[in-house]
Amino acid sequence: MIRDARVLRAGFVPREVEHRDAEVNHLSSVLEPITNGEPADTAIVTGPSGAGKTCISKFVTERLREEVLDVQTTYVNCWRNYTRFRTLYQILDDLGATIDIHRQSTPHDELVDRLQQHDGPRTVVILDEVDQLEDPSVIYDLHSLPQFAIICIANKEEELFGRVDDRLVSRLRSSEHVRMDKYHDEQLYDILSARAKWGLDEDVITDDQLYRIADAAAGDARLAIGILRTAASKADRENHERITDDILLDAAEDARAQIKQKSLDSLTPHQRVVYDIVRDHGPIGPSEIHEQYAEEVDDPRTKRTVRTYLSKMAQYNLLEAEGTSRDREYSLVDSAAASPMQ
Ligand SMILES: Nc1ncnc2c1ncn2[C@@H]1O[C@H](COP(=O)(O)OP(=O)(O)OP(=O)(O)O)[C@@H](O)[C@H]1O
Repeated sequence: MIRDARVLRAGFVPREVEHRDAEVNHLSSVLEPITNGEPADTAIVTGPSGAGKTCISKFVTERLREEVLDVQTTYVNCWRNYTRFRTLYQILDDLGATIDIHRQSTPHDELVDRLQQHDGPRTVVILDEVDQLEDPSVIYDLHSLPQFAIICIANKEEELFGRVDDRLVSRLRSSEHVRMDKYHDEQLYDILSARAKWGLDEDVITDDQLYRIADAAAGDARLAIGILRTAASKADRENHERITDDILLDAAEDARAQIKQKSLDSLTPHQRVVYDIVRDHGPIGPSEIHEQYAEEVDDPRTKRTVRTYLSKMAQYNLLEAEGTSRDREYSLVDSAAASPMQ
């Protein structure tokens, strides 16, 4: 049943991407100067979860590496590496320059110095989930080093700009901006169909079933591929020759639950405190959330930062917001209300 499980995994970058030619070309043109050994502008890539931001960024940098010998690329998930130290360390580690750096005692400036002294090939740094950095000055650190080109990935531009200081905002505003929207059902169908072709044996799933997955995923390619993967692995486990409609019905719910658990596991300790407050007391407004949060943690972040936590959790379908910005309240997402598989 499963021909190649890799193509059904969430982080897989396909040889061909579907329906994002304009975005691929735009991002490639921003990085183009690198092919001549010149510095490239910073690129900002935004869009909702599952719009293909990470996939397109990795696809473009991979292609660049195929075309040019003297280019290196590195990828940092800033949600996982949310401090300035961890992000800088991760980049240096990828460049093989972390020998003798002590995690406890090495100052930031020394890490930046190391990056500055890096005399390897020009390097494209993908900063994914960049709006999750506790201290966004790391963008500034990199921005000032011409041998590094940066791709900043975030859900929303405002969230990124709202947290960085004025000098960086003005630089980022003049950066190239690649915007991505949710996929339409037809586009999701094409993405799914390509994955099914490479990942599954023939006739394991029908076109009609693929359309139903696309419909249930509501524009989110991560969820769509997650449903396909969950359904295929269950059918395989249970020794079916094809994916049955019954399996498909359960797969949507299971895939949503898996993605939700992954997002919950990604929360930083402070974000988790905020999530638990909403879980226990929602619907609840941001001011009240901040009050309770400030009582529960030792070094509370600002109200603005907590608002970005709430917005991020809403983007990832962990929380939902109701009301206008003045009377907004947050509560947990009611999973049962998500668009069901028909
Ligand atoms: N245009 C596309 N063609 C083929 N596969 C795609 C395309 N867009 C997205 N995908 C696939 O969909 C999945 C989700 O995409 P991706 O991780 O890039 O989304 P994202 O916008 O970065 O989401 P998030 O903000 O949640 O990280 C990945 O498996 C990716 O390979």
